[in-house]
Amino acid sequence: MIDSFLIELPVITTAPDPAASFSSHAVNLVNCGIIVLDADGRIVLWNRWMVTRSGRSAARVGGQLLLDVFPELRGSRVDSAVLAALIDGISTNVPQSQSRAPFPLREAGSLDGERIDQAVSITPFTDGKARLCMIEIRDVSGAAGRERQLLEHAESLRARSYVDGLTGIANRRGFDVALERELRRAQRHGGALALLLMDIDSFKAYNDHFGHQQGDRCLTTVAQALSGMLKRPADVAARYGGEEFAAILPDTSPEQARHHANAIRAHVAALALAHAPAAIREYVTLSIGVASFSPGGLQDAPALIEAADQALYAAKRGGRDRVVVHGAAALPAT
Ligand SMILES: Nc1nc2c(ncn2[C@@H]2O[C@H](COP(=O)(O)OP(=O)(O)OP(=O)(O)O)[C@@H](O)[C@H]2O)c(=O)[nH]1
Repeated sequence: MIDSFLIELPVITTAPDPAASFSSHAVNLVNCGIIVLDADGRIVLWNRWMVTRSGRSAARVGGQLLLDVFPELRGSRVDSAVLAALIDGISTNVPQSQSRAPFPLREAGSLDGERIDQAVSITPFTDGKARLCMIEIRDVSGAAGRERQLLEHAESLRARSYVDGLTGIANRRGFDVALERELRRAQRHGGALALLLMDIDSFKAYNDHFGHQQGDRCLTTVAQALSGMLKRPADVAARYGGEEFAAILPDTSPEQARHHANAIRAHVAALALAHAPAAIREYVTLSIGVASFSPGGLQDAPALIEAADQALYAAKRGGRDRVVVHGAAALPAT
């Protein structure tokens, strides 16, 4: 073992010269952890930073194998980097992004708090014939915390940018992304997919009669009712724009889609939301157009949307409060 065993202040060193004493002070003052290992992986230097963050004194760890002091390091990236340094003389950086907190170190003075985030460098060096290796540990908790906050913020912005601010269901952007995703899945697996476009009947009359704010409340109630009718995890309810809604129903045949659409229409009617006198019914109703993906027919999003839109307009022309399936006869309201 190397005989110059430098530890936390007061520094113990075999070298009585002032230069060595200054170096020892500097090693203890530096704002990062410094551990020096001898060729066998035993600790020969453990600075004060390490003492305050690990709760272990230099006297306790001096001469011990690093892996006995920190058994959890066995097989870790730090362990391999130490071997690479001591055997092959290779330096390694282990950034926080690769191994967040390899050493069980906590903020100075808090021995049961969260581990600090660490960036670790391992550098081999020689002292005479002996090969040693220095491990430097930096506390990067501040930077890592800021990075996490930024990521969370970006994630919440991204999530919000797919949600309609008024109704809380997916917005048009969320709809576009979901439709492309589900279409690709249906194309890959040869599965079924149905698209429903829905429009509140005579909504201009509703707004004119009850006012815009009440109109907004009506939109939210209908959106929540629609969303509540879609039970499968992959189903998507979206506000397509204005008073128009959409539903994407993966793994749903045209016949099942017609059935679902009628159930949604009946459910919204059953809410019995009072409508304006100028509307066709005393309560709020929906017209719904349905179109289905098929490998030999409607294959992409624009074709599917256009077909559902045509069916929706057929439902409007047919008298409203009804479902029309693209390519099939209109069903009157029941
Ligand atoms: N309150 C409210 N109204 C909206 C919103 N977006 C669109 N609208 C209203 O929805 C109404 C849609 O009217 P039209 O497109 O003429 O259709 P309609 O009166 O529903 O008639 P049909 O669709 O033919 O049954 C317009 O008066 C829009 O102002 C919104 O976010 N809030």
